[in-house]
Amino acid sequence: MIECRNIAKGKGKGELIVSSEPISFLGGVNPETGEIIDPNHELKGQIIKDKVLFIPGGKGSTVGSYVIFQMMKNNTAPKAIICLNAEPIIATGAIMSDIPMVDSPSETKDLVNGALVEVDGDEGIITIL
Ligand SMILES: C/C(=C\C(=O)O)CCOP(=O)(O)O
Repeated sequence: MIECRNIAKGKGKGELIVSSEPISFLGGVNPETGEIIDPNHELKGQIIKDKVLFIPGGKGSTVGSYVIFQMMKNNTAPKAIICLNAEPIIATGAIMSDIPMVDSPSETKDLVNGALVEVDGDEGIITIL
């Protein structure tokens, strides 16, 4: 069990997709498919739909919050989001899209690509399944 700060309520479970780089949702993610399209991003070509996304945080335009909302409407959003340090763009997007989100995990060594995890945004807990 990894303790975190809770940012957006709800529980979400899925396979982790991990990036050491922040993501700009506006221009960096295709909300129609959930694919990372930023040509300079380490996850370029990967799909974040139904994954648990673990990133340092967001970057870029505040419109990114609405891209996350559009992904929820399109059913292409991640099941949950974990950030090292939440910032307002992704936090707002997650809260208004009902995507569970936490930040400041107490440890990160087990948060590796492909791990199956559950994020509890109510209690601020990540469980490795
Ligand atoms: C609301 C904005 C643009 C739009 O309506 O498309 C401005 C967003 O400003 P950022 O500096 O990109 O956050």
